[in-house]
Formats: sequence, C-alpha cells, structure tokens
Amino acid sequence: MHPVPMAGELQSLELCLERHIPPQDLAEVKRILYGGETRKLCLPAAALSSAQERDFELQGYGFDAAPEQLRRPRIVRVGLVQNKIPLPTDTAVAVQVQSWHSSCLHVAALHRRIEEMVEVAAMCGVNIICFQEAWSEYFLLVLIEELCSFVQLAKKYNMVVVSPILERDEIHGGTLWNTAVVISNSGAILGKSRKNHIPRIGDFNESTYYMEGNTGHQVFQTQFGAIAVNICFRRHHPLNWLMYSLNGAEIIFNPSATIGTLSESLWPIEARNAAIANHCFTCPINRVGTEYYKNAFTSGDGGKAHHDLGHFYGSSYVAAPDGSRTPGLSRTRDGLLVVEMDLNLCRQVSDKWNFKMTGRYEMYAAKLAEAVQPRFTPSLIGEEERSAQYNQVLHRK
Ligand SMILES: NC(=O)NCCC(=O)O
Repeated sequence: MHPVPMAGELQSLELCLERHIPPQDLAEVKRILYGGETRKLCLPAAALSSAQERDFELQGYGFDAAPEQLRRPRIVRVGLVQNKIPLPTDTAVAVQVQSWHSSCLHVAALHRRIEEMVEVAAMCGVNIICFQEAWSEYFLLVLIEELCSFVQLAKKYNMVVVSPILERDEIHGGTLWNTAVVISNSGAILGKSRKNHIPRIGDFNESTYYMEGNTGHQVFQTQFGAIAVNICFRRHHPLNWLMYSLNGAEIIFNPSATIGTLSESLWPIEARNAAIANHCFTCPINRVGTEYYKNAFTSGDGGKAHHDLGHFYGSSYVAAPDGSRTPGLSRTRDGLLVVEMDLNLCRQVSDKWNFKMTGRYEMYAAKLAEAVQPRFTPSLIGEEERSAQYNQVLHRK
C-alpha cells in the first residue's frame, strides 16, 4: 500500500461538541447551531450490526411536519453514502471498478463496497439513495455497463438510485461530463444531471477534462418525491439551487468531493442555507479519505509538488427547509446516513416564510439581464459621483 498522509484526525464536529460542551448547555447550543435536536431514527438491529461488521458508520434521523387537514404526511427515507476508495489510486481500473472480461458484469472492489452499503440502506427502508460525486472514479466508464448494475439494484430494493458517474458522451465526440444518473425504483432511467459549473480552484482543475453541463435544472418526479441533483461545485452558486426549486424540487442532492483546507468551513453553511432559502430539503454528500497519487503534481499556484488533493472530510448531512439539520457523518470513515423526512414540511415552511412569494424574481430577472450585457455599468455611487450630481443640479438652478 502507498503511504497515506495523516489527516482528518477530528472524527466529527458534533462528537466534539457532545464531548466538550457542558451537559446543561448542550441542548441550547444545538438549538442555536443546528436548529434543535433532530429526532433519532430507530434502525433495525440487523442493519446496525451489518454496518459494524462491514466497518462503516450508520446513523439515522427524522424530520417531522405538523399534521395537516387536507394532506396526508408524505414520508420518505433518503440514504446518503460516503466512502473512501478501497484500493490505491493506481490499481488497474478493471480491478478497482469492474471488469468486462466476461459478458456478465464482474463487480469488483468499489462496486462491492457500494453494494454492501446499499444492502444496509435497504434494511433501513431507504427509498432514495445517493452516492458521492464521481463515486466510481474513472473516466473510461461506458455509461450503459455502469448503469446496468444500478438498474438491477434499484429494482431489487425498490429504491430510486442517484449515481454520480463520469460520463463519456460518444455521440458528441467523446465529450466527458461529470454527471449524475437518476434511476427510478422501477429500473427506468429517469434522466441525468450534468455538472454545470466546473471548478478552477486549488487542485480541482476540472475544466481541463470536463465540459460545463448542458442539462439545465431538470427535476425528476419519483414515486417518493420531486428530486434534483446539484453536483459539488454547483453548491457555491445560489441560482443553481433556486432554479431547481423553481422547477419544483423537494429534495436536492449535492454529491461532492471536496477537501478540508478549501471548503470545510463553507460546508455546513451552503447547502443548509439553500434549504432555508428554497423551502426544500438539501442533502450534501462528501467523499472521505486522502487519496495518494504516485506521480507528484502541482496546480501552477506556487505550491510545491504533492501527491494528494488533501483530506476529503466526509461530514455528509441533511438540512431541512426550516433550517434545522442532522449531525454530519464522520470526517474520517465510510458512512451511511438514513434520514426520514415528511415532505409536507416544504410547503409548511413556505407558507410561514414565503420566500418564493416575496422573492421579487421579476425585478432580479430584469436586472440580471442588464448586468450580463457587455456595456453594463455597475450602479455604484461614491462621494465624487454624488457631488458631481449635486453640482449639476445646482448649476442648472
Ligand atoms: N469536486 C469539486 O467540484 N470540488 C471543488 C471544490 C469545492 O467545490 O468545494
């Protein structure tokens, strides 16, 4: 095995708070920081012991909504999967991902890991499952073969599967896209969402290999709710979340791969803010671990050549439209977060805060249309401009 740099010693922020905040203050601290204590789900003993045997964390929480007179509760369980890559980065693709040597798909390390986590999700009654960004790692994937195993899983467990992959678009010159495929619980492929904002930050030089996605802000109506997928770097762009929400998304998944030094202080804020601003549930999922590359690289930013991007800090969580959120999964371990939610909460919070009603989108639409014009002049007034305006008025008098 390659030496793995030591990183990510803190297991989770929440565990740290539990350990160090005086017990009499803990509930109040959680209320202020997290919008209260999320209800703990009672998960089946068999699922808990399987997760332990398979060496991954399993946590479960629930968000409730008030009973309504005209609508039944709309309860759905989502599963968020975060995982390390089980084998070193330079292991042959066929071993790490899958092998096409036989006509039947031979599932290898990464698939096996994901499948055993999906199996536990099924034991927990998960209806919709989503994996981390580009969970299968490689560019060479042939979309159809990759999808076959997930179509089978979706049908087997009656589960909607959101599988973020690296897509090679043979019809359009082999263009590479960073894509999430949405597979219905019936096994039908509902569609895909391509990453439409590509990072050019730190070692995430993705613009050198992916194109900016062109699938817009499609929302998928599933049996369990209206879902959307906003891949990683897209979460920094509030208009992205807004567009999904305008198209009716009730749950927006954000499969990610991001590292501590770059984004860890933004992580708890951005998706949670999006849930509040758009009256929906958001599900940010982050990769975990530190991945070592044999060949040192730089990103032309003055930094020394290095062998890893940094520590992927996991910490996947779910945020609710009322601003409350679950604790995060571990910063260092593979994990499955099972979250039950009543989708009625979206409209209940919307009726209370009315951000969509008070959003004045027509005003912003007009102003944005002006701002993107080449001859746009920013409306910025300083003292000099102000006195010039007054002088003009006085002079005219
Ligand atoms: N995968 C990816 O887009 N990472 C960029 C860093 C970030 O958005 O936090």
